[in-house]
Amino acid sequence: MIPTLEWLPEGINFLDQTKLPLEETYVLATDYKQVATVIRDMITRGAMVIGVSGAMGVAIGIDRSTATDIPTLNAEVAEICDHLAATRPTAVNLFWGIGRVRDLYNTLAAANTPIPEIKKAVVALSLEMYDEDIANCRTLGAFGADLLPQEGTILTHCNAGALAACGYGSALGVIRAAVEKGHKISVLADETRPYLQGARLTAWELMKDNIPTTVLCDNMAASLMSKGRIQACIVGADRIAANGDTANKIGTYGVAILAKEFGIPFYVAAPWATLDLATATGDLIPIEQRDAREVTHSNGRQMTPTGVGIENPAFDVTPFKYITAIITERGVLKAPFEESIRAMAAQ
Ligand SMILES: CSC[C@@H](O)[C@@H](O)C(=O)COP(=O)(O)O
Repeated sequence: MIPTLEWLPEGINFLDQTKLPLEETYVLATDYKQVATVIRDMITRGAMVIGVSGAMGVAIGIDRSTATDIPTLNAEVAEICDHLAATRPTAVNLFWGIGRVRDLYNTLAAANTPIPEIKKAVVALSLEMYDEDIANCRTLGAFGADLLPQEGTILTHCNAGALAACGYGSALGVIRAAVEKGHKISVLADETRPYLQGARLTAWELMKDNIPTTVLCDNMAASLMSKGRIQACIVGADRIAANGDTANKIGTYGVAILAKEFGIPFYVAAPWATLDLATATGDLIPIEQRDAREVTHSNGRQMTPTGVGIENPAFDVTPFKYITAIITERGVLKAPFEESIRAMAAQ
């Protein structure tokens, strides 16, 4: 299990994903503002761990507060939640994580619970969410494993693994579960320009687990698919709209179109918390635009002429028609997605 984050008496310790794969170092966040910086600067990243980090961020904010009465603490909690929510807009898990701890706080505060008890309860909930994430990923992993071939090569894009979660992962959780069940699987990891989550992170964590892994540049998938070298694609998600449209790392959409062209199944694996039933379709999902420097520079070296225009949307939205199935811990969703999502939500 890879410890992406850990609640310690002195603060929350985050594995610094900006330093991987060459250095395994940690960054200690001792207050909620530092947690927000860790999320914004992608020291930790990936929808599921962002969700739990948001929850722990609210919890540490409340835990470290010096407020002695509920009205003062109420005002502080509103500020803490707003500050954490302003870090990254696309992964709905962030708002889910913040919202769960805030809701518990509101209930306890409304009941005039003594502040020390409120502090204990919110910290305990954020720690439970950490354990829940691992359990959910293991459950969805087991569902998804049965969809993967007994033998073959699976393409993944970005990092939807242990590093994007609390230690097991969604898309890579499915691959892990399949390997645990005896499937002979090797992985092709798209490098995932510009941030290189595939080349740096997916390759690092799968190699740690001895799962055979090959990195390819993002523009190589069509060629390999045309040669029959890829048997399935599996990715994670940052937000799934009520109709099944799925936001994930930029480049996912292209992989999905290619998979359809070559008749290769394209799976999305995500915990239920990634479903955003309040967002009807993918075109309503906010897409984070990141700093141009991520594109203009590589390893500190300028790659583009000074002054050239730059695009850097961090995510794209894959329309549901390209998705073979969405794998969650509640079960596997298939088309028609709008109906199957609604039915599963009602269970
Ligand atoms: C929980 S894994 C699913 C996604 O979060 C993952 O594929 C992804 O797009 C991560 O983006 P990132 O910008 O690295 O946070």
